[in-house]
Amino acid sequence: MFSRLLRVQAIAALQNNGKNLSTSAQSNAKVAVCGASGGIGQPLSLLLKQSPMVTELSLYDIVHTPGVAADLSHIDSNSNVKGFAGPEQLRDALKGADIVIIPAGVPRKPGMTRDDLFNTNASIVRDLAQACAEACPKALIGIISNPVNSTVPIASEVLQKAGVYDPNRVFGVSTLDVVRANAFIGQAKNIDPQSVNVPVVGGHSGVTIIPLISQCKPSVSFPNDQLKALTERIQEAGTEVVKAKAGAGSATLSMAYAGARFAFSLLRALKGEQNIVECAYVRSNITEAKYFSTPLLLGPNGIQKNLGLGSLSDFENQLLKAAIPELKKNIQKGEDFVNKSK
Ligand SMILES: NC(=O)C1=CN([C@@H]2O[C@H](COP(=O)(O)OP(=O)(O)OC[C@H]3O[C@@H](n4cnc5c(N)ncnc54)[C@H](O)[C@@H]3O)[C@@H](O)[C@H]2O)C=CC1
Ligand SMILES: O=C([O-])CC(=O)C(=O)O
Repeated sequence: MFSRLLRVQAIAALQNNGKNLSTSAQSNAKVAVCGASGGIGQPLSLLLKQSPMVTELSLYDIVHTPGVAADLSHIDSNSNVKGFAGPEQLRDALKGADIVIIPAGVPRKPGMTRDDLFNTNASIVRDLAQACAEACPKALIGIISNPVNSTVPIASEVLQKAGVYDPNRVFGVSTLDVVRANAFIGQAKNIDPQSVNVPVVGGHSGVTIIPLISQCKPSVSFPNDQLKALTERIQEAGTEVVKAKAGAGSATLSMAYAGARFAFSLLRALKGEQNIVECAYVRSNITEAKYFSTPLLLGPNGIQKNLGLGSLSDFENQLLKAAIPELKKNIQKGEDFVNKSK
């Protein structure tokens, strides 16, 4: 009884991002997960299955989705779960989806960069984006597959070529960077991480990850050496997990949590809830990089307003300067992949 209460409270906290949950739930919302059998896909699907905001949960992967769907379908929450396996079932999986979350593709092993995943994951994301263009062109699409700095431009180019691209509807999911920054600052200052909110801007790899600690709420300050160490820890947090997992993959559980938080924010915005803000990596004219993560005000059609960078400290301006060339290179690589291959 007690553990059920704790579970319900934990789910409510996740759905709320620590804020009040609106009771005016949208009556129908279909969410599709592509890569649903994987290390991220399974716990992410579990969190989505528990949400009353999801009425239809469509699980797509090239393997194992019948089993994952059968398992999740025994949970007594009010959503239908269906599994779809293999490319011939992909369009059925996506048809009518309001939101598509994509954690498909290979993860890193120690010694690899996210860019080393490009050769395998680029074509996976390209093909999934093509299917979205055909089956659910109006869906809000959240891309988790790495390298996010390049996979978002890939998906965007594919949608553009298909004539259905809406830059307000395509997101690189960088929520894990925010979640980590909140966790590390909460730990460092001995405050509840749920009450911390740090915008993390830029991209999603190494130096392109720019935590704006000067804008942290509540306001926090650190001596310069600690600020540098904390920033670098946030930038290299994915590698910290890759090393600790020692060949067994990269972050899955924290990513599932972050992916669910992002999907719930999209769902809440879809049903008209106001003031929903998340950082995500999107088409942008805030900096010289064509895609860039900043805090976004979300609405029923995706990005309602890009809230921009705000004012940066000198230290953060230096981080920004270091990030832009790397981001531009990653973006160009993604665009070339779509435009130079037939
Ligand atoms: N954006 C972020 O913050 C993060 C991104 N990631 C990335 O997420 C991706 C997935 O990571 P994991 O779940 O740990 O990997 P995983 O290997 O455990 O799962 C990937 C799943 O994708 C499936 N898959 C492969 N090709 C597919 C296709 N064409 N269509 C549909 N599904 C397909 C596989 O069958 C597998 O079930 C990786 O690229 C990883 O780097 C991981 C952590 C954080
Ligand atoms: O580090 C990785 O390869 C996975 C990832 O993107 C993260 O954990 O931030």
